[in-house]
Amino acid sequence: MTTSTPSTAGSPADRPAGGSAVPRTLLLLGASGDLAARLLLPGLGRLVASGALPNLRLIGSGTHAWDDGQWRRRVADSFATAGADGPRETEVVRSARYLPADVTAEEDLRRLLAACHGQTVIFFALPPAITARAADALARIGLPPGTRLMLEKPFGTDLASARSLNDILTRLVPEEQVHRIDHFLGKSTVVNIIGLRFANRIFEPVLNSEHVACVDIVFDESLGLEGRAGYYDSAGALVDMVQSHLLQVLALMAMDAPPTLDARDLRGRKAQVLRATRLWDGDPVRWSRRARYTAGEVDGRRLLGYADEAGIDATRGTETLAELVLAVDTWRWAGVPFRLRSGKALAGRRKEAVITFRQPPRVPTGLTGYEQPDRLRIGFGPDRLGLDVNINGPGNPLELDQVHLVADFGPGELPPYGEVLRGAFDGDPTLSVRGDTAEDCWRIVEPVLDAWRAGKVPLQEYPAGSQGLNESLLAPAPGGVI
Ligand SMILES: NC(=O)C1=CN([C@@H]2O[C@H](COP(=O)(O)OP(=O)(O)OC[C@H]3O[C@@H](n4cnc5c(N)ncnc54)[C@H](OP(=O)(O)O)[C@@H]3O)[C@@H](O)[C@H]2O)C=CC1
Ligand SMILES: O=C1O[C@H](COP(=O)(O)O)[C@@H](O)[C@H](O)[C@H]1O
Repeated sequence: MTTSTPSTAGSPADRPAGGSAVPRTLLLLGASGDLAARLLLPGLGRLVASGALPNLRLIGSGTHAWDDGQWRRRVADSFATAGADGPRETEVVRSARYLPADVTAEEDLRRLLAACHGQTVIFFALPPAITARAADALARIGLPPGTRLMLEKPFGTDLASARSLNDILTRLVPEEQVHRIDHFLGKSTVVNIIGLRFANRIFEPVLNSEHVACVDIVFDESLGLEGRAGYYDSAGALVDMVQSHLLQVLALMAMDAPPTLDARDLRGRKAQVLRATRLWDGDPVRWSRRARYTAGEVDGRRLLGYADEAGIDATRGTETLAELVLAVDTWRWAGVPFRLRSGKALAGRRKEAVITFRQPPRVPTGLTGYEQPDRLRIGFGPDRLGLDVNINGPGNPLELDQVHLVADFGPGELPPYGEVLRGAFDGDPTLSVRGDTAEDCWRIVEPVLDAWRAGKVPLQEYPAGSQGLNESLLAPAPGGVI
């Protein structure tokens, strides 16, 4: 996202008198993981291709006993998936190094830090419990001044651990050097929602409890576990997707207009709305659901049942689909349910936020056929605006029909990880999650996690490749509002 903060990465001010750019290092912890290969390195490749990171040294680290050659091939392959194979990217691949390390061990961390030069950014692409232990070890040995930290979601493993991680980080570097990453904030969705809501007078006046019946934020994926047992089995869909990404989308959908798009204003607005968010009726048993997939076929691929995947401890009862209903206790949204749902191994790839409007106060007698409420849809892939609206039908004008108006949003300049990496190298935290907000997101979901752990909400099942659970928690909606 381009913010009002000017970019300095690769700018003339960044170059010493001789003309060559200052050295910078990206130290990638968790280099052998799924995130690194599938999303992070392709995003980095595109950022490098844009010319924003001259003189970059990429150091990968993980417990795998790879050598530099294996790492370079991994980087080149990932860059290639994003079409990043020009001379700048080739130079980064050529100079890339791989250092095997246990990032929870002080000695290993010292060795990694000694290999970094210039402006250093450390990316923790690790399971959250390992990130906490690595941060703790770093706090004991200290960091070179100016080091910036990028920490993946989930931030901690619960509210208490998020607080303690924030405390450790405070001892490590100033808050403005901490980038809590939620790559959904690097999607063009952020600017799309802000532009749609605040750059015209059409929608914003009706986005409140007087006109809106409910809001759905849904992110259904066809992907299954994809070999990520080590991380996913201790996270599950609620922590992996809802506690982080979908709450960020909720904040953007429900916040008041920020005066500017700079970090202080935007993050302040989001923080305000999340502070006012809580579970509907405070009742996790009624307003949450969980399920996991059994064997099936998705997009022609045969998937094992989640519980039978390698590395999964079926007795943990980890869910691959989570759904819950939240209330946003503000003047604007009081009484409007926000339903959040995300699931894996599903047939339908529904990825959208949908605002469902109340019925008109009265449809004039003589007009017939009002069946569906009006809806505003914001798609997150494809990035698309949709408006389902009741108007006179094409035949008999007294018979109503719902038309579906669609407009495509522009694609972002960079993929999400390119955007969030740019933010960290620029020292611009606009797209990162503030420390207090990270804690609030845990506070919101914790009653649900507690109820699930106590076995108060049954773990249901759905076949991979199906639509998931039938119906929705909002059918009928709380208070019968739809
Ligand atoms: N995958 C995705 O689509 C996304 C993931 N994320 C986040 O990224 C993080 C990592 O997820 P993901 O990549 O999927 O998980 P993986 O399980 O695929 O990878 C975890 C990585 O952590 C490394 N690791 C674990 N323990 C240590 C240790 N003690 N010392 C050094 N390295 C260690 C592993 O190295 P080794 O294998 O060598 O042991 C591996 O490279 C999670 O927080 C997740 O939420 C965020 C957005 C998207
Ligand atoms: O953070 C995560 O996000 C991905 C989905 O993000 P996308 O940008 O690839 O659509 C999800 O698959 C993964 O489980 C989760 O950790």
